[in-house]
Amino acid sequence: MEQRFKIASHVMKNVFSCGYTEPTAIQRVGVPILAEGRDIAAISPTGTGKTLAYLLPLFSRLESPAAKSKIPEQGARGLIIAPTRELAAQIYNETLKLAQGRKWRVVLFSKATASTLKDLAVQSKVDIIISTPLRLVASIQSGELVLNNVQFLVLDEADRLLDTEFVDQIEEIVGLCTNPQCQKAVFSATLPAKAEQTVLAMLKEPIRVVVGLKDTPLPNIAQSLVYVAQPESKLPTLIQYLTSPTGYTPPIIVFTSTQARATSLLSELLIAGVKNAEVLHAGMTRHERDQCVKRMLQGEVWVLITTDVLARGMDFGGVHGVINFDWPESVQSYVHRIGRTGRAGRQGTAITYFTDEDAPYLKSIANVLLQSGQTVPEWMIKLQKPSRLKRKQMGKAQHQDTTVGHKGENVGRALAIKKKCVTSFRLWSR
Ligand SMILES: Nc1ncnc2c1ncn2[C@@H]1O[C@H](COP(=O)(O)OP(=O)(O)OP(=O)(O)O)[C@@H](O)[C@H]1O
Repeated sequence: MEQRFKIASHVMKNVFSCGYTEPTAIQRVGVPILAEGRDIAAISPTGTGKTLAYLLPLFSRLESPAAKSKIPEQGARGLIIAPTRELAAQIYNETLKLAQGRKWRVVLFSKATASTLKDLAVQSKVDIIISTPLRLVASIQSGELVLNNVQFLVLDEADRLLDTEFVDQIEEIVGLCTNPQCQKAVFSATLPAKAEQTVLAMLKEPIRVVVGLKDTPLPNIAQSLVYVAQPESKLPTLIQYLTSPTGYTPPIIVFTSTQARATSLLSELLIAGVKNAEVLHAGMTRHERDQCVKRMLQGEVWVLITTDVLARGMDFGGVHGVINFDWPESVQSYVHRIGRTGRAGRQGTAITYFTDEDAPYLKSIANVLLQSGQTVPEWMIKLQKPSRLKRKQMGKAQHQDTTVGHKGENVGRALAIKKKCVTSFRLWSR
């Protein structure tokens, strides 16, 4: 590997220190393609090691830290874009693990680091920048950041980056990477046909790689669809699951459709006596989000309630199960949500609640189960495929802000705990 793909020995040493002895399928195929200098569009299931598949060739391409170069560079040489802060931070940590032992300068782009990098001399000593699109474009537009020296550009979770929310920023970023030698790599576990067309148009003579079946979870995730009839029945079903004497194996992640529903669900679970439950969504402060991810990584959180903000890329290691409390917005969202479990060859379970309102979209997800080798009841297979219009409406059912079926306040973690204390007191004093 070291000689064939020109990966520095200290980087390989760091790879072995991580405990990786054999490359995964996407690493086996992706690393040689990128090491040959080719652009790549790679699709490989969740949890199969795509991060390392682009990080190794990135280090190989940069050869040695910019600080060692005699010719001053004009801006950072490596750039990785990810859709969420949490994912960018996780990629940053993985990059730091490989960088150990040499003076690589790796920057997680934020308000603070953006300010330090205003100075081109400082910017030019940076090897790799990892950022979300919005943060990066803000600095580019204010003339504080240049991308014309980027030699290796990665778009992680490419199809999400091409959603309407980000596509303009991504086109701007790609357009500003004007170095003719700039190599581009796009990775995702899902890439719908339209996004794939857009992606391929951004790359130069790309090689397209698909590991396994497109948009299909790995068979080591045991998937099930659970009928709960009415939206109000979801909460008792979940509480029963989390408090049953047979128990569940923590940690698990519970996905809801909105921030308000996530906080409301936390409140209800705390009241029901579910231990070590927490919430994470984009409406929380950066500090709160960082602290929650930290506690999750340390194994202190048993039930993490969240929204699609954590559906992509997050690697919490031993997550045993995922519960889709609310129906996902698309097949891709389903695949990424359940992909938070069953990572790196481990086993996992994924349970998806569905109500009568979700029934029209059942067939789309039932097909995913079938494709990944799961057993699906005969009647689900016979259901009609939803129309394109219907598929667009998937997961957009008008949910109440709360998870108990009536309108209530939007509670944060602190308020949820307070509410729990008051309720426990009331029960105690009865
Ligand atoms: N060669 C390897 N051997 C063993 N474990 C590995 C190897 N490469 C990566 N891993 C581990 O596999 C897990 C998943 O890796 P990674 O997060 O890169 O997956 P991914 O394919 O990017 O997933 P997603 O699509 O969800 O973003 C991580 O915990 C990582 O440490």
